[in-house]
Amino acid sequence: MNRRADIDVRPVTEAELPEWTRALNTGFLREPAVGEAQLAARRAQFVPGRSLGAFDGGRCVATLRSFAQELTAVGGAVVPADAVSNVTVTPTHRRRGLLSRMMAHDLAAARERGDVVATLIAAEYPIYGRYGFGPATTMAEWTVDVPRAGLDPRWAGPRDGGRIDLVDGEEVRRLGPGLHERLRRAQPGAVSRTELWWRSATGAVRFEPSWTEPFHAVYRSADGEVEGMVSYVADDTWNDAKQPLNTATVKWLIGVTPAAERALWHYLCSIDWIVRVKSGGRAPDDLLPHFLPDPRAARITTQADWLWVRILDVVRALEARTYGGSGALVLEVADPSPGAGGRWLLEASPDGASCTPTTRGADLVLGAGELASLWLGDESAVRLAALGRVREERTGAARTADALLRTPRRPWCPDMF
Ligand SMILES: CC(=O)SCCNC(=O)CCNC(=O)[C@H](O)C(C)(C)COP(=O)(O)OP(=O)(O)OC[C@H]1O[C@@H](n2cnc3c(N)ncnc32)[C@H](O)[C@@H]1OP(=O)(O)O
Repeated sequence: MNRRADIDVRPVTEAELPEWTRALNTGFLREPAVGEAQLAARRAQFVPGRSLGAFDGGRCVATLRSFAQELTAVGGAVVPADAVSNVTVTPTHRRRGLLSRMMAHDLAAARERGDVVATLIAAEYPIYGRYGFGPATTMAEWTVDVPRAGLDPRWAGPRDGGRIDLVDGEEVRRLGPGLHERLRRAQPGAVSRTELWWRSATGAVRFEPSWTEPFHAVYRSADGEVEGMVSYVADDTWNDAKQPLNTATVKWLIGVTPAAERALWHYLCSIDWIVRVKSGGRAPDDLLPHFLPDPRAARITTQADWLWVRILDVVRALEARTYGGSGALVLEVADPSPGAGGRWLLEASPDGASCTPTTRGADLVLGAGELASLWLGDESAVRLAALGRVREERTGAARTADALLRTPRRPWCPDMF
């Protein structure tokens, strides 16, 4: 076995991208060979210093890439985030501390830059808690049994004066970014999308060798405003009696008004041959089931933690968000590495908040991961106290925390990155 000192962990150069991408494919159990289109996509994405590799001799055996992102806090302010992605360690080099070394490198650079949080979507739950990340949003995917939904089979388009049009990828790239800006500014847990995201979603760049062009539909309100968009694919399944049993699978759906969401879900459920609609990842309190006369026709078929957050700057993170009530709370945060650790006085009201280091006695004792889970409002301090993951030093402090931190609607991160 190679000793730790033999393996070099460092940022890769653009010239090393073919070798780095081969290692990435290997770690994700994809065909290792790197095609021209995939390499071009990786080149378009490359930012010097932000793609790390571990090298055993000339061979890349681990990868991690991070990029600049904005994350929407409760209340709509955005904070700069270090988005961590493309984490792999080749099976021959696992459990020798390579991920820990890459993560330490990346998080130190993020703190240095002044990022407020780091974010990621975890492949597996047990990996990232040790680095101070906590699950901060949940995703739910519904499967709609269309014939059971109770929708009017004669539906011929929105009945609110709006309209739905199919558009091509170029139109998505033209209309999508502005629409998404509206969504993410209003949606705690949402993250910014790069121009490359839109090119990839429409096939103009190809990160994967296989790509199927989706259908794209746009909803415009009665006054012509673009308020929603959906991208979906359909399969081709028929039964022995030659009846269509097709499934429409949503890749992403944005609605900035309930009317837009309603119209797009009804549209998907109205497509001839489609008997099943898979919603893609939605917020766990999404309105979808209640757009159907029979909400039980929409069943949650996948539910899991989604966006993980690591707080790098407690003061800026807690001061960036808004609070539902007024109160003060002393949080004692234990952090395995530099970032969120310390004792912090949060004084919050609906008009604003301040967070300062303090020597006052703690109300709640918690880890960095628990703070991250509470910060976006999805988790409850009362629940974490029941699990023994938050300790109350003052009776009732967990309830106070929930009254301040929790939100009427749950946070949601629409994106995979
Ligand atoms: C944001 C994203 O990109 S998510 C994608 C993550 N990548 C994958 O899932 C691809 C397949 N898996 C892998 O490539 C690797 O197993 C990785 C990246 C998950 C872990 O890499 P390694 O180099 O083996 O991790 P490393 O040796 O640094 O482990 C550090 C600690 O985490 C633990 N750990 C690492 N991976 C896992 C896991 N999947 N499940 C449970 N514990 C884990 C290790 O046991 C070790 O624990 P210890 O400190 O108590 O000894």
